Amino acid sequence: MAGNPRERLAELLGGVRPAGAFSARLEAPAHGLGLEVAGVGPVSLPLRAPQAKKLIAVARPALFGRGEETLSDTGVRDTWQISPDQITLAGPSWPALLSGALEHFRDALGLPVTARLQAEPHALLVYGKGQFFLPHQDSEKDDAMVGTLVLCLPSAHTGGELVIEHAGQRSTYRASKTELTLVAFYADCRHEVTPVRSGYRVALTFNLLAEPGASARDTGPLTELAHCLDQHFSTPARPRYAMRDLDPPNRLVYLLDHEYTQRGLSWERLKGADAERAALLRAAAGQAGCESVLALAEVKQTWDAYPAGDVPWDDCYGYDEDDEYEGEDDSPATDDDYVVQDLIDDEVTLDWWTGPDGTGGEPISLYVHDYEACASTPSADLTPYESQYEGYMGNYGNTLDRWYRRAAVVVWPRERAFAARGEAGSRWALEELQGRIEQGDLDGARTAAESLAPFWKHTDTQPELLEGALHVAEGLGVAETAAMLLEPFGVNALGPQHAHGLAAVAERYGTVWLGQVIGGWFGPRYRYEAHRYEWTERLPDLCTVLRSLGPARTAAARLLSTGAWSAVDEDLRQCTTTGPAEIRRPRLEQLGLPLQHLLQAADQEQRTEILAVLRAQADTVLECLMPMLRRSAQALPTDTRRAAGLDTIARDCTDRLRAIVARQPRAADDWSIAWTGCGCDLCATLETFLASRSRRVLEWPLAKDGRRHVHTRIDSAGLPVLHQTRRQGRPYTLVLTKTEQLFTREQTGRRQAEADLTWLTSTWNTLPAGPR
Ligand SMILES: O=C(O)CCC(=O)C(=O)O
Ligand SMILES: [Fe+2]
Repeated sequence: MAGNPRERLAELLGGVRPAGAFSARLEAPAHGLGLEVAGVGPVSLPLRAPQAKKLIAVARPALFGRGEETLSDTGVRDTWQISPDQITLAGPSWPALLSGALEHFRDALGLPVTARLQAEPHALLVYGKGQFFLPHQDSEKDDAMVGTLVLCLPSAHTGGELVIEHAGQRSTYRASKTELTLVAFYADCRHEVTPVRSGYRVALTFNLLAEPGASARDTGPLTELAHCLDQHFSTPARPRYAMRDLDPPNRLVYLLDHEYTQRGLSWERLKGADAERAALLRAAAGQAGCESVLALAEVKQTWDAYPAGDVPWDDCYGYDEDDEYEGEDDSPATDDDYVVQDLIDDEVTLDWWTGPDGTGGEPISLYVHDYEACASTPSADLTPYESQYEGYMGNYGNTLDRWYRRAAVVVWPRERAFAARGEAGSRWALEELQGRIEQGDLDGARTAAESLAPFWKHTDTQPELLEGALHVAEGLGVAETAAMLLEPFGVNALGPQHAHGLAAVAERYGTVWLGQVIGGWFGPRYRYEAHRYEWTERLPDLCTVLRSLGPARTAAARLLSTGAWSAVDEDLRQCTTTGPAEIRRPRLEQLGLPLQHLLQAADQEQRTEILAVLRAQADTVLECLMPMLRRSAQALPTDTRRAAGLDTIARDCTDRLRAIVARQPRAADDWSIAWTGCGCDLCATLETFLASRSRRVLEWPLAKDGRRHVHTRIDSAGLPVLHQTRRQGRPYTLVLTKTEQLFTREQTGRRQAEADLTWLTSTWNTLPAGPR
């Protein structure tokens, strides 16, 4: 038997039988029940109007529970109620009828055969013409309560249908006029009684209990499962490789066996064994005071493996003759071609889950810890949708990675629902906070928001949530919590639609606070972002709207454009000084677009500053500026170009190009190369050789480390120097030879400069250089 509650739960669910329904119906003969009501006497069935009236005479208007309160509101519920102490259920065949019915419902609802259900009388309800009960969910008055049983007495009426809903599915039950009609349903189902149009509807209601206090063998898995959940959520978590325990987990993720699409994922469309396992876990969750949703999981397992036919560690003994036959079979490798040994790593992530009511869904991003996950079927018994073998180049030696898609039931204690959802970067969490703020429950919203603090900054937030997050941050009114809420977002998420949100938080918490938030968005994470400049396309519009909103917002625009500029500036400095042209050119060309967006977004003062920095850069900056000018000449109207300072850049480039064209061409016998090294002795020798007008070749006896240093220096500067090692003598000799490229590069550069100049003067109509 499994050791921890999580594994025990998976084991229990693994043994379950085929699926049950969420509600079920049964008819029984009217003479099966002998009913007596205090003040009325024996009730004869089928029931007739005079007796219904007598029942009403001893009844009182029914109440209903809302939270802690019990209310009377005929807008919600309009029916007469007789309490259980006024009722006697008797008759010779009643006990057998009831126990037979309970067995029937146990099976029909998919409860285990070992479960023993009990029906505890709750009320006798009489619905006259026009009376009804709006959709609601019964409060679970008892820990053992799993559902409700309704017994309708035979009585002629129209309307008064019992409609039961579960995960988007509904069943409608009409009572028989002549027989007893019994309907049972799970406690988490919403249900209603539609208005009675004629006659009387009389129903006895019972709480359905899975017998409390009985051992697991007697009650079947439901109580045992609920017990496992209780334990799971109250026992400190123990990660697989950790030394120390953590707080009890906030969730349990039970992996199902099948794959589903986002749209196909719903409680009532689960396949095969998934259906009953999920229903059972859901019922147990309800019993344990937990909520459950369905999710889509991606599982990645890494196995220690070696190719079939290989003896592991074969390579220690060198190659044997068989190796010659390798590669002759060129059919693609399949999973069967490997011998799988130990499981090294098992990662589960969730990327979608259904709404709290079981319908709809939302994208999420949640890493599931090993101490939160379990399954009745190990992933290894399923078919991976992809596998990949990696030889000993991989992280762990020879490994086989396998990927699986599985659905999952995710369970969390009701009182921790907010954090459990929030950790997945759920829109729902933000909406919940917004809802509390709007209802005036500011304290509740603050407490809930603060409960996100331990993990929120690590959540993988969807950019679409930023607007809502800004809204909530503003509403909370606590600077620190508001900053925490905005932290996981980044500038990449920003667009003009955020101007008002940014303006509102700037107004509420001040510019210094906003500076810190935006500073964080430009932090180390931003530096390694793959498409870090895409968002700058939206920056000009965002800044325009911000500035139109007032001075505090102008500061916000400033913060954004300053952050963007410092990133672009850093990249420009690095790229313009990169030696090898084939690396430098494409990078500089790519920086042109963000630079243009930035110039469009900047205010006058900042633009002047940027132009000055560009002017001070090496001539290689032309490789960024010329493509930018060429593109913007096509893409932007004249006014926009002028306003963004592109005319000035065009003029600056003209100056630069003229200077290049005017330079004396290199003399045919001038082999000098200007270069400075790192200051070490080797670099000093190299520098002297490079600077010499006449020397083309240097033969340099040099040990390995020294050679390596010189190779690297020459390559990283992209110098027109051939560097080869002559492997003779000790140490070997490094032979450096200046190449013709020294001349051809200059010629190409000059021709390019001439062409650029011609284009600029014809297209941009640039004025001759003069005072600016
Ligand atoms: O009248 C019925 O059939 C159901 C009544 C009910 O839903 C309740 O008492 O909670
Ligand atoms: Fe109810």
